Amino acid sequence: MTSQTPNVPTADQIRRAPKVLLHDHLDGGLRPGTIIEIARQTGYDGLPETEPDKLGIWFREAADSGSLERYLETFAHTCAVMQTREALFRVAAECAEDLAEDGVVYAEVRYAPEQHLEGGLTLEEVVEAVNEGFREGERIARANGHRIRVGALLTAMRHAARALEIAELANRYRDSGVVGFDIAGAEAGYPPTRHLDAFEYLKRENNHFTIHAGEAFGLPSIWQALQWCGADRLGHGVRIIDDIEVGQDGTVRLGRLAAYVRDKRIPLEMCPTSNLQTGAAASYAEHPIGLLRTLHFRATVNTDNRLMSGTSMSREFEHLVDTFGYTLDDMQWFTVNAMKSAFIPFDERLAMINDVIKPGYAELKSEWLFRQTATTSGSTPSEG
Ligand SMILES: O=c1[nH]cnc2c1ncn2[C@H]1C[C@H](O)[C@@H](CO)O1
Ligand SMILES: [Zn+2]
Repeated sequence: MTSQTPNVPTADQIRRAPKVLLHDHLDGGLRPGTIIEIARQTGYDGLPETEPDKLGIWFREAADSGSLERYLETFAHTCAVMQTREALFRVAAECAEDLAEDGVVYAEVRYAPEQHLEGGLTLEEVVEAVNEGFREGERIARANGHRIRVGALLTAMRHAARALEIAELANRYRDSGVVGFDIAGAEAGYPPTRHLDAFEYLKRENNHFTIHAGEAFGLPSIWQALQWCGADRLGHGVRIIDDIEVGQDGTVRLGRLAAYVRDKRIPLEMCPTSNLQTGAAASYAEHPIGLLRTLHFRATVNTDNRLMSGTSMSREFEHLVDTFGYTLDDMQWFTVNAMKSAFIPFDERLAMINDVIKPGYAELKSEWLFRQTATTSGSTPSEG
């Protein structure tokens, strides 16, 4: 008898499993080597390290501060090298390639166009350079045997005052590579209701948006994002746990807001490693995703910032498999949840689930049946 539980994925299976990513920042996922090369080409001399391995470590350590505000300071360096058409194109293409290499089949990648204007580009030029980069990355991935589709989410920074303008931009490009809108940046002191005009505009246009909420600030932020602003999804949303009581005997009581989030199937874009770095969760074992999965919230697994967190979709799942003993069925559940919650049309989501995700997991789940047992050459079969 083999002893391994067939359904517990190996690291290699996790990487090969089809994955769906809804929350990934373009300016949080650059290759360290690319940052160094573009800095050299463009004359940016503010980098803290000039050797790729050391720079990667610097980002991870600097982001490991326990505070969202300090975590966000590290983006000054990535944004500094994303100010030309060529740089944006390259970073976007490499993003799509890296995700595809990691087994991601569908991704929504976000960035704030207003942070890429220092080299004289217009908002439209920024969006077009990134879109073209994603298309190039998809093409390269295909040539390397990987299929991926990438959509852009345009982010407005919550401390700034350009949300309506960015929402209009997202609406203008909705049939050209942009699938929705987001707001990000420091949460405490910048409630989403500051940008109500942008959200109301998008609702009038029947467009989609997500809001970073319930990461560094608690339930009021989630409540505002849903009930005042009308968010389709929550970026992080981990603090919804504050509205869930688990009794000593294991009985669970959901408060009104948590019940609403679960009943309405509001997608939670959870990013475990990022949450450990910003102090939103103490450890993987204590991360709310464990309980939320058990309670059947619409939880999804995401990277947030692959560079700052030294992570990938596969690594996030590896941590969850190690911590909670998740199986391929759990991975499929998170992946289908994510695909159901994407901002592309319903028929395309359904086709991705039925024609790509489910067959991919079925294939992986059957592998144990065909595992080769070691044969010793020269041995004779025992008679019996
Ligand atoms: O986890 C996050 N919370 C809030 N803001 C974030 C997070 N990760 C990245 N950002 C910010 C920094 C980036 O410059 C901006 C756009 O991608 O979004
Ligand atoms: Zn984020």
